[in-house]
Formats: sequence, C-alpha cells, structure tokens
Amino acid sequence: MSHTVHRTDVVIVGAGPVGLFAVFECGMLKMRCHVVDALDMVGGQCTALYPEKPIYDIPAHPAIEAADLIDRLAEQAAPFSPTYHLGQQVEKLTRTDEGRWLVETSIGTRIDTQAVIIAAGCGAFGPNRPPLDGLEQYEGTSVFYMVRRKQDFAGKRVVIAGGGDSAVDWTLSLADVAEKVYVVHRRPKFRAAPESVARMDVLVREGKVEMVVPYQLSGLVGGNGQLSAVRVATLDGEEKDLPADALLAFFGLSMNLGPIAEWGLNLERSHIGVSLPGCATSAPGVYAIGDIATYPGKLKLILCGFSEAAQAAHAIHPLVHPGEALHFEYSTSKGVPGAE
Ligand SMILES: Cc1cc2nc3c(=O)[nH]c(=O)nc-3n(C[C@H](O)[C@H](O)[C@H](O)COP(=O)(O)OP(=O)(O)OC[C@H]3O[C@@H](n4cnc5c(N)ncnc54)[C@H](O)[C@@H]3O)c2cc1C
Repeated sequence: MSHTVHRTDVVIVGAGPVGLFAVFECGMLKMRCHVVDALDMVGGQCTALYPEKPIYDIPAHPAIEAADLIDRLAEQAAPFSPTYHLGQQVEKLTRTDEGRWLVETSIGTRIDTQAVIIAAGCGAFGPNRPPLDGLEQYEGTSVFYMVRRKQDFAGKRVVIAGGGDSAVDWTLSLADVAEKVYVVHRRPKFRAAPESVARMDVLVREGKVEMVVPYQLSGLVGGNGQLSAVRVATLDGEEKDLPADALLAFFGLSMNLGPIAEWGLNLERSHIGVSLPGCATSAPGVYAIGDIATYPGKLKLILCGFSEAAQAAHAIHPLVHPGEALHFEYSTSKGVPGAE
C-alpha cells in the first residue's frame, strides 16, 4: 500500500460523462481535480454499456455515439490536467481535523481534498443477470449484457432478451449485421421509445427480426462456453429452442451503491439527496451530481448532469478560494489553458 497522500482541491468520484464535465467546470474556476473510477476506463455507462449507441439529446449534437461523446468530454477536460485513478473504487471518506476530506480507494490510493463531488452514477453498477442454470460458463463468450463492438455479432444468430430501450435499440442496430435476430419478451408491449418500436416492427415485417413473445428465457443449450440454442418458455411452461450463437440479455442495471451507502449521507432509495442550487449533500464539502443525485423534479439525463456539475463547481469555489470573489463570467479562452 502506498504511503503517499495526494493533495488536491476536488476529488471527483466517478469518471462518467458527468464526472468528466465536472473536471472542466472546476478547471474553469481554477480548482484542481483528481478523478477516481472503479472501471479501468473513463466514460461510465456510456463506455461500458452502449459505446456505439447514438445519443440524440445532447445540445448541438443532433446525434453522437456515446463513445465519441466521452472522447470529447475527456478532450474538454484535458487542458486542466486532471489526475485519473482508474480501476479502483473509492471506499472511504473521512473528515480530517482541518475540515478537509481524506479519500481512500480499494487499492490504497489516498487523496486529501477540500471538497468531494460524487458523480458515481448508479454506484457500482452491474447488469441484472437472468437466473439460468450454467449461465457463468457462457458469460463473456456467448452471453453478454452489453455490446462493445457491433461487428462482434456480424453473421451471428443473436437472441436479444428484454423489453426496454436497450433491447429495442440493439435490435435495430444489430439487424444490419447479424444473420438473424430474435427478440424475446414476456409481454407484447415494449417499454421503449415509440418511434424505435415502430422501426422494429418494420424489421419484423421485412423478416429481419423475429418476435418471440410472450416468452421468457428458460435455459441455455451448448457446451464449452459456446451456445447452440437459447431455450424459451411461455408462462404456461411451453418450451422451444431458438438456434443461437449469442444471447444479449437487457434486464436493466442493478443499483448497488456499494461503499457510498456507508458514508453517512442522506440517502433516498439508493440515490443521494441534494439541495439546490449547488447539489450539496448532507455532509459539508461533499456534493453529488448526475444519476446518483436526486431532488424534486430530477431528470436522469446527461444534460441535467452537466448543469449540476456547473452548479457544484460554483458552490465549491468559496471553499477552495475563500475570500476570493467569484464574478460570474461566460466562458472565454482566458479560462482554458492553451486555448487561443
Ligand atoms: C442503454 C442506455 C442508453 C442511454 N441513453 C441515454 C440518452 O440517449 N441520453 C441521456 O441523456 N442519457 C442516456 N442514458 C443515461 C446516461 O447514460 C446516464 O444518465 C449517464 O451515464 C449518467 O452519467 P454519470 O456520470 O452520472 O454516471 P455513470 O455514467 O453511471 O458513471 C458513474 C461512474 O462512477 C463509477 N463509480 C461508482 N461508484 C464508485 C466508487 N465508489 N468509486 C469509484 N468509482 C465509482 C462507476 O464505475 C461509473 O464509471 C442511457 C443509459 C443507458 C443504460
């Protein structure tokens, strides 16, 4: 374990889109940041769950793939030289005698900081896994909970299970490249954007996609990590096998706050309650933004997280630069190192 204690102005817990934008907002107010993420890459849900999915509701980008959005946010943060600590979970937050915070991670990194911004999304997130016998032997080889590269499914017979946006969006996307796409859902109605459901119906009529409803997953057929079929059943127990090379199961994310639940913050159903403006939590100097933060009227959208990042940075400024007046300014090149 390292004995070095880093010292900084702000520690950002979570390098998802909102955490990355918080680096920029803090940087514009001359506050240095260290960013910690449990994953070994930046980007949070965008990188881990849907890198190739276009996002349509980022202002000034009629459509941008999630991975591209993350590249641009990292580029926007880069002039402020944040220090990234990836592949490690923040486990402990301890208030120091000087009224600062000591942040400690799972691999022993220690950071002494004036303020903490928790941008931890759904916490330590993981997929909801279907309760199927022998599932583990296929995970990562034939059973997946996310698509890293669409081309990995080219020419394959793919079973997509689920009834939400992810299931529908990936059906639309993989229908281009897969040999066959089956969609398994336990009811005929999908909880997804109506326009996407309509596009999926067109693919069904064209024979590119086959609907398997109302069915649910009941078993996996194959061996040595390679599926040959996915077994499905009706609620009455009537079973059939769908010949398949891969199963993509989209049953949502499990919310597990992990160590964050132990930090004594005001929690509201697995989220951190914050007060506006500023996104302050119940602990002094600790702020929460993005998906993990909640307040009346909260929308879990990336663009709302961006606004919360700006608010938190402004709220933290007097803690880091006490007595220094913060005159509200629009962004100019003066605030961004290296900008013309
Ligand atoms: C399939 C799908 C499609 C979506 N499409 C859209 C869309 O079109 N438009 C839109 O606005 N939103 C969309 N979203 C939602 C969007 O991705 C989230 O709102 C966004 O990712 C939230 O960003 P965040 O930075 O708050 O958290 P996240 O992206 O969840 O990142 C949080 C990070 O914190 C890390 N972390 C958690 N706990 C710790 C800890 N203790 N220590 C260290 N690191 C920790 C996690 O590893 C993670 O990397 C979509 C989501 C999904 C799943």
